[in-house]
Amino acid sequence: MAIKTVLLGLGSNVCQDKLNQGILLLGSLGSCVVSDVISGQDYTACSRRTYDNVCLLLSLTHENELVDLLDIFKKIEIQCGRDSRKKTAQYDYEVAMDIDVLAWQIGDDWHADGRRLPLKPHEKIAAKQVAKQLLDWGVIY
Ligand SMILES: Nc1ncnc2c1ncn2[C@@H]1O[C@H](COP(=O)(O)OP(=O)(O)OP(=O)(O)O)[C@@H](O)[C@H]1O
Ligand SMILES: Nc1nc2c(c(=O)[nH]1)N=C(CO)CN2
Repeated sequence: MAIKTVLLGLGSNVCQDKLNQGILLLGSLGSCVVSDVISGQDYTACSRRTYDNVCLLLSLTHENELVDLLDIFKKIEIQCGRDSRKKTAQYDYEVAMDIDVLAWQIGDDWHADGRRLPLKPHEKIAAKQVAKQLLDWGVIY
């Protein structure tokens, strides 16, 4: 089923430039609303890195299937410098760009990925800024 709007969680533990690059590339797919940047330590405590996170509500110019969107987002992660070989202790778990699809809209209905719920505290703060309605409706929590 074709998706017209997505709520995304973006994160980088390299630098804010990577985050901005990701936002620009995603913005070229449609029109978007971006939350404030929330910076914090790695909540898994695996790395000593600081993460910069945002939520982005993206209305797509062209509707797409979820599998195709996941593929597009994976390519953008790589364009931003993500290298899966660097998500190891040797590189202190470097992730240049991580794009998570938190919720998506098909027709008038919103859907969320149960595996990503409840939202992490930083995701909730950012999602509230761009998608308060989805939290109020209980689509995401
Ligand atoms: N809702 C979703 N959001 C993002 N990726 C998803 C989603 N559902 C399935 N996937 C797939 O899951 C994989 C996530 O890979 P990735 O390397 O980003 O995982 P991770 O960084 O280890 O996990 P996470 O981002 O949850 O911390 C990708 O292949 C992507 O296509
Ligand atoms: N603060 C913060 N910590 C994390 C994050 C993240 O996005 N923000 N993502 C992780 C793996 O995806 C692991 N830890």
